[in-house]
Amino acid sequence: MQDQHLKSPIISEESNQQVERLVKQIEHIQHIVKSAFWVSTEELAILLNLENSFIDKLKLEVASQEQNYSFFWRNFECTLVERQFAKGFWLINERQDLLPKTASHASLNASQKAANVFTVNEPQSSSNHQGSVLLDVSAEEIIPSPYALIDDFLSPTQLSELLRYSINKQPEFVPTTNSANDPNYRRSFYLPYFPEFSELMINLVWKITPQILTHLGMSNFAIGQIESQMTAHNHGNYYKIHNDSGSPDTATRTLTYVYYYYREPKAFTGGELVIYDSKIENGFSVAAKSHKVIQPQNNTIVFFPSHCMHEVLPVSCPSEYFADSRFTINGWVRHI
Ligand SMILES: O=C(O)CCC(=O)C(=O)O
Ligand SMILES: [Fe+2]
Repeated sequence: MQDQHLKSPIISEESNQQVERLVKQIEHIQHIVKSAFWVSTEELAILLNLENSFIDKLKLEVASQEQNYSFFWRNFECTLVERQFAKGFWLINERQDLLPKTASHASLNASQKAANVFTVNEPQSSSNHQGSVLLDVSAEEIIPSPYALIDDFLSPTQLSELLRYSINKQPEFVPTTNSANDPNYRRSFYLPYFPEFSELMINLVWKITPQILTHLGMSNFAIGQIESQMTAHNHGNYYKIHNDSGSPDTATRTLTYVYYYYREPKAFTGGELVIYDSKIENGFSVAAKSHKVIQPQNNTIVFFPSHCMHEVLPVSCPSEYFADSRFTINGWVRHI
């Protein structure tokens, strides 16, 4: 009996350190969970100490454009919530199936707040439905899409020369295509090569971009390239809902611009640009019902973040004359 005493289990120094490391790692992860901060694939790999083969699998998921990808790591769920700047961003939550409902709800709200990076003072809201839509979805948080409008963008001489040039180039306009490869997704015509005016527009956009980014509440970035195309929308033309940065070759598009011009008196109706707000659904940023409607005003340019969902409503142009089209020079400011 005397000899009987409880021996403390032998824990090696190494296992002790291993557990300490794990506790530290959990603390770091919980900190990120609480802040609802999005982490990149590389940061996630460091945080969870992932193996190279698994990191490669995650990178493939990011490149695949498939929606709704998530995986579990112990008690945590990691969800791919955004693809920006050709990178994947992940949101870490505690596993909902292991938590009381209130806790998971709280972390979802926090994540929605973190996603609110593009919420800014808008120049004006022309949405007539926004109030009632917001009431409909009171449980969700809407992330407003910012935009910036500038009137009288070109001088009257530049505008009339541009209009004459565009009308003369009618034989070189070709039907547009789109990455969805659905012929019914987009109907319009475009002119890919118009050096006389693309250079002018790109220079103007280049100069004004820093101011626009400030106005939109977007972070400044190093400009890699500015693209431009000339488009014409005539009778029955439209462009259904899309964003401009959703595929690997467009992922670096950050700021979209659209400059509108047409022959006066205006011979078409419709062709409004609708920019949808966003909301987080199952951890993904998707189009909300609320939106702003931008009228394609002559000699006006609009800017908005390229990731925002938008569409061009059908144009009615009874004359069907090419010269009466809704013309644009539009394009994208890409980051490096
Ligand atoms: O013409 C417009 O108003 C927008 C065009 C557009 O969304 C695009 O070309 O990606
Ligand atoms: Fe677009």
